[in-house]
Amino acid sequence: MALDSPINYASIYAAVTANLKKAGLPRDGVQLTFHLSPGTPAMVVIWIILSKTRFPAQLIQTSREQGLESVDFSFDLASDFLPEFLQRTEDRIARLTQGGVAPEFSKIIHRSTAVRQQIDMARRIAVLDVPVLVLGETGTGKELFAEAIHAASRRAGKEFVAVNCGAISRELASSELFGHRRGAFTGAVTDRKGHFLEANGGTLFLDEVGDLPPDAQVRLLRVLQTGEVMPLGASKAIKVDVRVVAATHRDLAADVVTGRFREDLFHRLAVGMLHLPPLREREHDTALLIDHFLAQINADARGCPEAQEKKLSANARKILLSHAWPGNVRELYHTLVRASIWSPGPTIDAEDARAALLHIQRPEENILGRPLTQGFDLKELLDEVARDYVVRALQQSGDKKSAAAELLGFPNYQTLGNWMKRLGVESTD
Ligand SMILES: Nc1ncnc2c1ncn2[C@@H]1O[C@H](COP(=O)(O)OP(=O)(O)OP(=O)(O)O)[C@@H](O)[C@H]1O
Repeated sequence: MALDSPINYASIYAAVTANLKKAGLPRDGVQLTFHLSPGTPAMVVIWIILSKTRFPAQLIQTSREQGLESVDFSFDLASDFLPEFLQRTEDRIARLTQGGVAPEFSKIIHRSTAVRQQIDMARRIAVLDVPVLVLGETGTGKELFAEAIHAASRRAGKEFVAVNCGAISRELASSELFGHRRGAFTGAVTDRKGHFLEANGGTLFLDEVGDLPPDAQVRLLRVLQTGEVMPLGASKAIKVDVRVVAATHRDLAADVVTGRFREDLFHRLAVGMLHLPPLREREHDTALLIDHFLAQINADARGCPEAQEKKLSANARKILLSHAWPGNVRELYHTLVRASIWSPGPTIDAEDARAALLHIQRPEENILGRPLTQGFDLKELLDEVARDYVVRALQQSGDKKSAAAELLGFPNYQTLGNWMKRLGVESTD
C-alpha cells in the first residue's frame, strides 16, 4: 500500500479504508485483526479509530519481551462519547435557533407535514456549518432552501453564490469553479477567480451537482477534504472557507452505483441531506400556494394603470388543484401568471386556467419518442401517461369520481381513488 507520508493522518485513513472496502470488509463471518506494533503513531491512531467504528476488529501488539498480546480496552464510541457530543450539539442548536424561525424560512410557503419536517431539519443543519445535499424534482424549492440555510447560518452576512453546474460546459467546469491562471489553457487570457473564491467566507450553492464532469468531481472532493483550492495553472493552493450546499434532481445514489458520480464525493456532500417532496405529495400545499401566488401577482400588478385585481373561479381552482404539476412550484407560479394575464375580466375562469395549462404542453414531447438515455425511467413514463388520463377524466366529469372512473374503464370509484393516491392527483370531490 503506497502512502503519501507515514505521518499524514488523512492519507493513512483514506488508503486503509479504501483497501478494506475493496476487500469487501466488514463482512459477516470475517473476524478482522489489526496489528498495532509495526506502524507509526499516526497509523496506530487510525487503526484504533477504525476498529471501534467502521471496521470492528480485534487489536493485537507484539514485542520481544511479551510476545503477542491482545490489546483490549473498553472504548465504545457510540455509548461513551456520542451521547455527550450530541447533547453538546443539541445545546448549541437550541442556543442558535432561539428567537423563532429565521425569517428566510418563512418564504417557504407550506402547510404539509412533509415540508415542515424538511424545514425543521434544514434549520438544525444550517447552524452546523456542514455540507448539505438537497434532493428533489425540478422546481421543488431546492434553491429557496439553500438560501434559507445560508441566511440562518453564521455566514448570513457573507456571499451566497449560486452556480448551475448543468449549465457550464464540461471543459470549463473546473475553471469556472476553481479559477485559472492566465495561460493555463488556450483561451485563458486573464486570471479567473472561480466561484469558490468568490464565495469565500460564505456559501456556494452547486445546483445540479450530478452534472459535474469527473475531473471537476475530483477537484471538488479535494477542496472539501483540504479546504484549499488549486486554480488551473497555479503552483500554490489557496485556503478557502466556503460552505457547500449542493442540489440535484437526479437520483444521485443510482449515479453512484453506475459510477457516474463519485461515491466518496457523495458522502462528503451528503453530511446533511434534505429530500424535498414533489408538489403532488404535499397535502393541501397546492391550494395555499395558489392563494399566495395570486396575492403576490395582484400586489405586483398594483400601480399599473391597466391592471385588474384577479380572482379565481371555483372551477378554475378545481382544475389547478387536480393538475399533476410535473414542474412543481415553479410551474404552478408561471401558470398563474399566464392565467392572470390572459383572462380578459377580473375572474380567471375554467377556460383561462385550461389555456394557461395547455400552453406548457410541448408537441415535440412525443411520449413514444423519448430517448433511451441515462435517467430514463419506464415506470415514471407510464405513471405520467396514467396521471394525464386520470386528470382529464376528472376534468371531463366535473370532478365526479364515479363518472371519471367509468370514463377510465375502472370498475368503481374506489379503484380510481387508489390510482389517484398512487399518482398524487388531488380532487375536490
Ligand atoms: N414552498 C414554496 N413557497 C414559495 N415559493 C416557492 C416554494 N417552493 C418553490 N418556490 C418558488 O418556485 C420557484 C422555483 O424554486 P427553486 O428555484 O428554489 O426550485 P429548484 O428546486 O431549485 O428548481 P431547479 O431544480 O429547476 O433548480 C422559485 O421562484 C421559488 O421561489
